[in-house]
Amino acid sequence: MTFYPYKNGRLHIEGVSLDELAARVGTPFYCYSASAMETAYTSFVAALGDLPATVCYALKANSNQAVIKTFAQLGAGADVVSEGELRRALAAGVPAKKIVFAGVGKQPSEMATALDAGILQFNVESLPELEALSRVAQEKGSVAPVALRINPDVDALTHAKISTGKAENKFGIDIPSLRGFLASAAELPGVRVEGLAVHIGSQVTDVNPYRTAFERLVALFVELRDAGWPLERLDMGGGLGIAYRDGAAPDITRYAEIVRGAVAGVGCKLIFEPGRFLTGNAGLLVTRTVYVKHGTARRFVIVDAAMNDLIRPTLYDAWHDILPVAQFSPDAAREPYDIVGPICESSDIFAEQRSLPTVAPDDLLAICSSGAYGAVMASSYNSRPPAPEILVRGKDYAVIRPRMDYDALIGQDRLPEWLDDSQQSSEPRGAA
Ligand SMILES: Cc1ncc(COP(=O)(O)O)c(C=O)c1O
Ligand SMILES: N[C@@H](CCCC[NH3+])C(=O)O
Repeated sequence: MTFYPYKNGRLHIEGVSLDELAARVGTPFYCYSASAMETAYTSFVAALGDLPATVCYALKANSNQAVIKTFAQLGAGADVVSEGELRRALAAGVPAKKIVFAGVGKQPSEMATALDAGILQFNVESLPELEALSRVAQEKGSVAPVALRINPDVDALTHAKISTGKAENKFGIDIPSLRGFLASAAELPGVRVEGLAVHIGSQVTDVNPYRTAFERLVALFVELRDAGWPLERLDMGGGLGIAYRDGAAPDITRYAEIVRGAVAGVGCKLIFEPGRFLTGNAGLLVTRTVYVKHGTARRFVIVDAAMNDLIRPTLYDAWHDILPVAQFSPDAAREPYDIVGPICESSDIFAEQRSLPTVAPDDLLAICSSGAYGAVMASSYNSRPPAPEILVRGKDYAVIRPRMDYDALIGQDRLPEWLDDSQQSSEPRGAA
């Protein structure tokens, strides 16, 4: 099933033409297919079958309220990494008892907010963090539920910048340190270790590293539980990748088989934290061609979206398919183009030497697979208001984040008194 059909010669998202959306909000804009998200979620849940699992959507992939609520209504919990994400999850109606709080740098104030909310668990990654959590909980007269995130020292075979399970990464507790760690945890009155967690990285397309990581996780779980620790839950993390281009999609069924094999006979509750898998291929960034520039070495398509809107190609040399909104014949003549934004950096580039049917000024292009780590990583660099977001469902659509206007953008700044003309007295400074 495609969520992005060409109809009447123009690209649509579900039943809505991208031209109509462009006319409504201008370009560039993000649009998401609610059906694509729902389908990804239900296929993830279906693959897990009868495993006793809670799927905690990783908000960092796309934390728009409408997106979170779409998953919450399907029964999802949330994986959050900051107080901001925690508040977003609660605001979208995710029950606190389905929220896990991950991340290496939780601050006491964030811990306090999460404790007050009554979340399911804190995924703790270091002894100082555990001590801080214990102090915060003790002050409140409560006990914080904890899962210890281990670092399994497994190569997730993904981009180095999004790999999290190797010993040299900042994440998790090294397995050899875990027993000593638990001895310290036993002395802390404000925490109760109820589970173990792992997360080896993002955009994982070869599922084999999961097997190694899960086997190490489960072996520890069983050993510690046998030693008397009252462990109840295993958090298997997220990271399952998507196809950014043909053929690179991981097999969700094989992933689930690996999980099933690893936890067979263990008898504990499971948590999963998928992000990109649920939203990545549900989104497009739609942009308009401003100019086509013929250089001596390259032909540049200069579009009105930029690295401030979607930074993945700049940051990770990531590939995103680019589709012309005007339907084209498979035999159409093609040319190699560099698709670039207007920002004053040579790294402001979406695709290099991309073979596309002839592109002309004003043409709309859709940058695919932009539903995860797109809008959430946007900035206003070069004083560009970040692109608005639209959620589409069938023939309906709604603007779920409007474009920020320039007054709001500039209005974020404050002038110090000595620069503020409206506050300066007519008396010269220091006058008697
Ligand atoms: C702890 C944790 N859980 C879940 C995720 C979600 O990852 P992904 O979007 O790759 O599924 C991440 C990010 O990689 C993460 O750091
Ligand atoms: N920002 C990364 C994913 C990071 C995942 C964070 N745990 C990306 O765009 O691929």
